[in-house]
Amino acid sequence: MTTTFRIAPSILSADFARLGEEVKSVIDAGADWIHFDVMDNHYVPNLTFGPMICQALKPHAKTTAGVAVPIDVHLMISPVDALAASFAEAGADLISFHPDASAHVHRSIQAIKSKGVKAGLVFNPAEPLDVLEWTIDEIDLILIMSVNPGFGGQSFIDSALRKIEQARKLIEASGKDIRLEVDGGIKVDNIRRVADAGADTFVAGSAIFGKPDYKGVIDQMRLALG
Ligand SMILES: O=C(CO)[C@H](O)[C@H](O)COP(=O)(O)O
Repeated sequence: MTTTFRIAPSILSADFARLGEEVKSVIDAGADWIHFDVMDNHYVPNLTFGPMICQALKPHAKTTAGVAVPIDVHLMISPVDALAASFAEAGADLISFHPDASAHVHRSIQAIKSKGVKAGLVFNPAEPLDVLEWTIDEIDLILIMSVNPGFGGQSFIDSALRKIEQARKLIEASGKDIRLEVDGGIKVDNIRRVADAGADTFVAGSAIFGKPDYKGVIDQMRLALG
């Protein structure tokens, strides 16, 4: 496997009063993707932001050279389909959702892809990967949660490592180009273990936005990844 690692800072831990500047700063610091956590106070016990904020941030999601940086939307909402369509129209490049939040998982994937947006499925810490048996040929990304969704700043749940290994085997068996993303409690001192288990894309919120020097943290993460 040749791996191009991606680091996706979660703006859940950014300063919400200065979101545009925060997106710009973290891109200048070397972010590959911007991770956008959408919570509805129904699927998860917290409330964040919707498609209008995504649309407002879209012009900020580019490098100083003008290269667009993908907006990676993680929907922690139920139902899925109406807001997924709105996020696609608001400029999302990838949209992932939780299978247990959608009445018709295959239909939700198709609806996202029909908008020209990449689609992903998200798995909570206590959920098996079974649904991938029926969907892996349709998706572009698998997101393994290494915390229970809803809040930043939680500790990495070690059992996620075994699930990452399982997901990597399924991806290899599929022969498809599918990103394997991990979200929750990712830090400089554990990112290598997560990569060794098979992940190639790393969401980090508090580890980056909790420090004054975003570039310092992202550089250390890349160094750890080798
Ligand atoms: O999806 C999330 C929570 O539901 C966050 O993206 C995730 O927890 C990242 O935050 P941190 O790196 O601080 O753990």
